[in-house]
Amino acid sequence: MTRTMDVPADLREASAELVAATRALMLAAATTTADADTVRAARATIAELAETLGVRPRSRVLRPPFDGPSRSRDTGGREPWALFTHNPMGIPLEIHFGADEARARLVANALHEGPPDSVHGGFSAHLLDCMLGTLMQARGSRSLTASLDLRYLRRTPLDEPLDLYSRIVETEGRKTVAEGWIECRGERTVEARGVFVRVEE
Ligand SMILES: CCCCCCCCCCCC(=O)SCCNC(=O)CCNC(=O)[C@H](O)C(C)(C)COP(=O)(O)OP(=O)(O)OC[C@H]1O[C@@H](n2cnc3c(N)ncnc32)[C@H](O)[C@@H]1OP(=O)(O)O
Repeated sequence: MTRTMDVPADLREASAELVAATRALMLAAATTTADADTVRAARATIAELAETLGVRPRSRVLRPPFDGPSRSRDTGGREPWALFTHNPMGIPLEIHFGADEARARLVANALHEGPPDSVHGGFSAHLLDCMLGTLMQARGSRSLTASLDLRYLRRTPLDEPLDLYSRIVETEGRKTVAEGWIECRGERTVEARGVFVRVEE
């Protein structure tokens, strides 16, 4: 495992910018209306870049410090915690923490589509697991998701602001129950309830 703090700040910053540009590329590649020659030329350029960047790869992506979310929580919500800065597969979220709750805002795009014009249910689950799990982390708890129950109440639209929330319900021994939901225009579209179990390491 390579932690973000193990690499120089300049490389860390360059890596985050590259990952953001890669996400933009993913969307452009998936939605382009360019002609076939342009698309093939882009493919060749991308293959070349993958070869350049792929020399001596790390086995894992850069891992942010465990206490990042709790340091963000200590600012009382002023400084959000940015998720998946170094991993283009994750949906990037900027999470604002209160003591026992968290919120984030996101506009899902064409890459996240499941039903037409709507967010894929698996991506909603990903988002809510992140909202609940990172809240656990922000409270300093090394916990894993033991269960995550979801209720898909209505479709979650693409290209519109979505508000994501999570909060702690109760803790008993090693077990914490947390809940979260996604709202669009003030209406809940998905609800989640998760059980998190604290682990040693
Ligand atoms: C490295 C960290 C860094 C953490 C860094 C943070 C990383 C971000 C993580 C984001 C969230 C994820 O994606 S996590 C990834 C997805 N989740 C996983 O991979 C977890 C895989 N499952 C496991 O490793 C295990 O099953 C655990 C840790 C969840 C539980 O195993 P265990 O440690 O043996 O504990 P166990 O005795 O079974 O259970 C402890 C207590 O919890 C209760 N319990 C267990 N499961 C449930 C459940 N679904 N619903 C209700 N209660 C449950 C038990 O009854 C018991 O209660 P009692 O008898 O004490 O009353």
